Amino acid sequence: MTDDAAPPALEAVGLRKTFGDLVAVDDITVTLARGASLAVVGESGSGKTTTARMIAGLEPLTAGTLRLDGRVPPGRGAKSAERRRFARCVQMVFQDPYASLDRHQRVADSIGEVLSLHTELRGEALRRRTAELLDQVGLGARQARSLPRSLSGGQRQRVAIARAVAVEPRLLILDEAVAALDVSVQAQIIALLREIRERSDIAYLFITHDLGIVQHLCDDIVVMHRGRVVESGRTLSVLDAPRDPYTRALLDSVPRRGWKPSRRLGSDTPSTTPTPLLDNGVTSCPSPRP
Ligand SMILES: Nc1ncnc2c1ncn2[C@@H]1O[C@H](COP(=O)(O)OP(=O)(O)OP(=O)(O)O)[C@@H](O)[C@H]1O
Repeated sequence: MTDDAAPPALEAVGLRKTFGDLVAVDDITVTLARGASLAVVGESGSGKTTTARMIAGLEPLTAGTLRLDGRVPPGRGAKSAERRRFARCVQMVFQDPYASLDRHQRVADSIGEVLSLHTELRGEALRRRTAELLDQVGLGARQARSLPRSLSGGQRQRVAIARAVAVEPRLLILDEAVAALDVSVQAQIIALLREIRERSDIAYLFITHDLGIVQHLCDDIVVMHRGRVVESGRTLSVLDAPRDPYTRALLDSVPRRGWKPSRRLGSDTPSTTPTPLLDNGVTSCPSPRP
């Protein structure tokens, strides 16, 4: 369910990040409507994670502006209540959930902690909501009592997703969130993410180097190369008929039936940078189709 009058989940304009002389991200402009889903793809070092970290407030911007749910993120000197409010807008799930979960905290306590930080729920209501969230991600009472070390990689990622979804964010950033999982577990997590999207209006920013999985989750796609967007559009159109040579090379490197690794991506891969989808240079993700 989306509200057309509502502000976009994300408006990022001219994002730039430099590390010394290195330009890691250069002039990225992205708009994501509520409930939209955008894949950000590109080879290692193309600037995907840096872009995601800037949007999540984990990395200061060198230049550019950000709005999440219509609001400018709080600055460095902001009060903790203001920072918490912002944290409710955007949540991030990483490749290695083990690193982001407290290994001494049982799963239910880990979800309960997030709920008590960001909501008014306490006592029995908090326990009920915790069980509900775990149930939504396919985990039961046994896993609720477990420590992260006794869960599988897929189960740990489910806990990380439950923690992120617990605060009902406007934007969920998934940074290589299924990259470390077996193919069958990847498929289960992607199915879970689709389910969550269908019953909420959380927008997804799905960061991946794997072009083989984006069509299962994302309506739109941007392709990054050396910190810039080189191509963007509806996922199926871009995958079907890529216009940029770099996107074509990236697609050629995806293993599929009959695939031969005849082309390797290299720094000499040509690119017509940038080729935005819209005339105004904005990569815009509309609301999902009803
Ligand atoms: N904290 C940092 N200090 C210096 N350079 C950095 C820092 N973080 C990222 N970089 C550099 O910025 C560039 C973009 O890195 P980034 O991690 O955003 O790429 P990526 O596309 O996410 O790659 P990967 O898929 O390997 O994570 C790289 O050249 C990287 O070495």
